[in-house]
Formats: sequence, C-alpha cells, structure tokens
Amino acid sequence: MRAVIPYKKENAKSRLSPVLSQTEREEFVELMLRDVVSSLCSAGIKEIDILTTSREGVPDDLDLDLIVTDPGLNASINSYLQNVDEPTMIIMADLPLVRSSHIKKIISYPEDVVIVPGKGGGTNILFIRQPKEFTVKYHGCSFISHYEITEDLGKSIRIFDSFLASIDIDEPHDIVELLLYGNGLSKEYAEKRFCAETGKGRVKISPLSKLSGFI
Ligand SMILES: Nc1nc2c(ncn2[C@@H]2O[C@H](COP(=O)(O)OP(=O)(O)OP(=O)(O)O)[C@@H](O)[C@H]2O)c(=O)[nH]1
Ligand SMILES: C[C@H](OP(=O)(O)O)C(=O)O
Repeated sequence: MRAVIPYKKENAKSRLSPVLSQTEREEFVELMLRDVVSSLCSAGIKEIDILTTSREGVPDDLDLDLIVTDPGLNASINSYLQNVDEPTMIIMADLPLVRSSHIKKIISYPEDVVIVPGKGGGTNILFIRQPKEFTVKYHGCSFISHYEITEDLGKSIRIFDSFLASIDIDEPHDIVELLLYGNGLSKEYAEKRFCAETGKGRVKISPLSKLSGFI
C-alpha cells in the first residue's frame, strides 16, 4: 500500500492569514507536513508520494517521492489515482493531530473505502483499496461527495470516527486543538506564537504578547 499527500506550499493556509503572515503560513504548513509524514512512517507506511504544485518547499531530507502537478487539487489527485494499482491512502498535509495508531487502524479495516471526515464537511483521509476506479471530489461538503461516490460504485464503506483525526488546521480556532493535543513540530511552532486562553466558553488562541488567563 501507499500514501499520497497533496501539498501546496505557496501562499498555503490562506484562511489562517488573520493570525499568521504568508511566510509563517508557509513555514507552518511544512512543519505540519513533517508531522503527517512522521505518523505515516511510524505506522510502517514505506511508500509516500507528495503530490505537489512545486518542487521547492518540499523538505529534501525526507524519504518521499515527489510528483509535481499543476495547481488543482481534484484534477491532480484523480490523474494520480489512474496510475496506482495498490491500496492508497490520500491524507492531507494539514493533519498534525493524526497519530500512527489512527493510520494503523484505518488500514486494518476490511471495507473497500475508509473515510475520515474533517471538520465542517471535509474529508481528511480517504483509504481506497482499488483507487483506479475512484474519482475524488474535494471542496464543498466533500465528506458527502465521497460517501456518495463510494456508494455509487457499489463499494463497502467505513467511517472512521475520531476527534483528533477530524481536525484539519484550516482556521485560527483550529490552532487551539493543536496547542491542546499536538505533540510534534507544528505544535512547537504554534506554541512560540500563541497560547490557549481560557475564559467563558471555549478555549481561544491568543497571541503570546497578550497573555491573560491562559493555560
Ligand atoms: N497538489 C495540490 N495540493 C493542494 C492544492 N491545494 C491544496 N492542496 C493541499 O490539499 C490539502 C487541503 O487543502 P486546504 O486545506 O484547502 O489548504 P490550503 O489550500 O493551503 O488552504 P486555504 O488557502 O486556507 O484554502 C492540503 O494538504 C494542501 O496542501 C493543489 O492545488 N494541488
Ligand atoms: C480539501 C477540503 O479541505 P477543507 O476545505 O475542509 O480544508 C476537503 O476536505 O474537501
């Protein structure tokens, strides 16, 4: 089996621009990628492809196969899937809370397709046993799209229900979960810039320079 990580570094994570500059977001996404690769490696996944819009910005100290494609998430993944003959895990680069134990569990299921929902209707991980037959449709409510695509193919489905694996770091409030539950390089990066501030209601992030009642 293999894993593929779609990756776009240039102006990455634009939804985090209220709290991180472009340079910071590009540094941050690389550290999240490293965390994801580390979890895959710890789970024993040996074949890891990075499907990237540019060779620059992909760490060259990691043992990864690089596939450079034009921008366009769905088109690049769908053309990649046409060329693979083995079970394949599509795992996003912005999942620093995914642990190797999640990966091991996901690949142990007997179903044809395992879907790991992301917050807000997204798809964080798709594990597909026969990828050539599958077409992805990310963006919008892609969890429902991938569920329906799998059903239309007559394939069996497992939904992997996990709090940590559901958290993709898209918006500033997602960084709270990274501060609370992270254990890798991207958590260290976030800790240099933010703290988790407690008060009424949910914990919030606060820039480190404005500390008040934080944990
Ligand atoms: N190969 C490839 N990967 C992409 C592309 N766009 C996004 N990705 C990756 O797909 C995953 C999900 O993307 P998003 O969460 O939308 O990330 P993003 O585009 O950096 O974030 P926003 O600018 O906030 O939408 C991440 O792993 C991205 O690095 C693309 O055009 N090509
Ligand atoms: C790619 C997209 O990611 P999100 O917009 O949820 O980060 C999705 O999961 O369909």
